[in-house]
Amino acid sequence: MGDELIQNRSSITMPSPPLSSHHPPRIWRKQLSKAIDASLLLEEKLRRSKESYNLKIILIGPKQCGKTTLLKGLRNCCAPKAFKVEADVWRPVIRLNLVRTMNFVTNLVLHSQPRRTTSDDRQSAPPILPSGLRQLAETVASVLREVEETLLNCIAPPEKILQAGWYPLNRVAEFSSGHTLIPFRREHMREEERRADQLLSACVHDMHALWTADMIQQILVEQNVALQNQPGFFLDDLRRICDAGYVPTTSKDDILRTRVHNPFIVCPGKHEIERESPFPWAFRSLTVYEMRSRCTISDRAPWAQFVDNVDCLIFLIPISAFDETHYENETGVEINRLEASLNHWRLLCSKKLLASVQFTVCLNKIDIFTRKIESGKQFSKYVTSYGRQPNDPEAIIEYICRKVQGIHKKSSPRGRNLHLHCICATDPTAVLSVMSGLRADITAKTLYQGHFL
Ligand SMILES: Nc1nc2c(ncn2[C@@H]2O[C@H](COP(=O)(O)OP(=O)(O)OP(=O)(O)O)[C@@H](O)[C@H]2O)c(=O)[nH]1
Repeated sequence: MGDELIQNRSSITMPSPPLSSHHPPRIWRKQLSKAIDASLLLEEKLRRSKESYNLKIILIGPKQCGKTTLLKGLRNCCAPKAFKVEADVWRPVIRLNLVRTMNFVTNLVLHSQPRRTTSDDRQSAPPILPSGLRQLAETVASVLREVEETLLNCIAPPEKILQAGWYPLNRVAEFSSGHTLIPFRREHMREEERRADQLLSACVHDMHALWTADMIQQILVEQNVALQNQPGFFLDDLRRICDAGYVPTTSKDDILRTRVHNPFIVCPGKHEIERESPFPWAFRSLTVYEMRSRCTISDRAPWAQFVDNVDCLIFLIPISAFDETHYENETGVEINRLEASLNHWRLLCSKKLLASVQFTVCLNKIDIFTRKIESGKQFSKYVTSYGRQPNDPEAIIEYICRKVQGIHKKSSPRGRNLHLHCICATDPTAVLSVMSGLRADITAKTLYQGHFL
């Protein structure tokens, strides 16, 4: 389309001026005016057709809702070769996630205070850790502390590493490698990775024995810790990941499941993705602006200018967080995370600045949500407006979808389409459904603007 327009442009010829410039004939002035109009129109079409090939997306949602994961999925989908090349760089990150979870386990079992069984509470109280298991936990802990330090050095320069707390007792501590998504890497760090390889190979059997011990699982249940639902959980794959020859592949979901906290030094984070292969999406490249919920879209924000040109906004709601609360920055009030997401959704819908932007909502972490409900968690205990409706994943999802659609209809300044997806962002195919919605949007928009891509 762009090349065609350029050719058309060269076919527009300006009429030659009449011989006497004092009295230009009316006919020549008309021709000149027509030629200038045609040229301006083509220039404008050319400019817009170039723009329409660069799809601009805002990716927004609260902490840990899956923004980075979806972004990785988009990169894997649009630029698979580049994504594959960097797979190697994710190895220390994946291993660090695994080691941190294991360190959390050893810390928990060594420092929790199991009660002695009595005749009254024999069923519920965990027994005291046998000395063999304690010794195993201590050995694993001492080796893994060194592995952790080594792997952290592979990922980012020490001054960049931000530790978000040191082993809290109810969740695995997060780490951050600064703003960059791709972990920093220096050649001599390969040495450090080799050292980590050796240490992991030496203690993989002990780690496996500890993780699969019935008593360890019992303690986790007693402490109400569901590690499988926490970010960066790899303990079920520990033999595969600790293997010396382990290379993360894009066919497995390891890279999507990694967790590196993004501290958002710059908000929004801007990511450019060049499409590699000709697949049927009507755009050449993607620009993704990644934002936290607390980066509010205000009409006076310094970056409001690019919102003007944005095609789509993807809002992520971590549906699995229905039983979690957080403190709101502005009010300091403790609020349910699902409710907070819906409040933020209402705010986004009502923004005049975003009135012509197409909206997509992804109810993410559907796998964790389903596990929680199927394990007996009562949704209505946390979202009281759900009342006495069935505690069934499908019924609840339908209820949330209705809420999202209702808010959109009521709060939007004018009518617009809404795409709603229930996804598990760590599933490599999840991104395809989101992309097909984006494709419909962009096609509609370009047709509307007369680009006829
Ligand atoms: N099980 C499961 N885990 C998910 C899903 N989506 C994301 N995660 C995991 O949740 C963790 C957090 O996801 P991120 O993509 O880092 O979330 P984020 O919104 O970028 O988080 P911030 O950096 O806090 O803004 C990662 O370990 C992901 O692998 C999902 O659908 N299911």
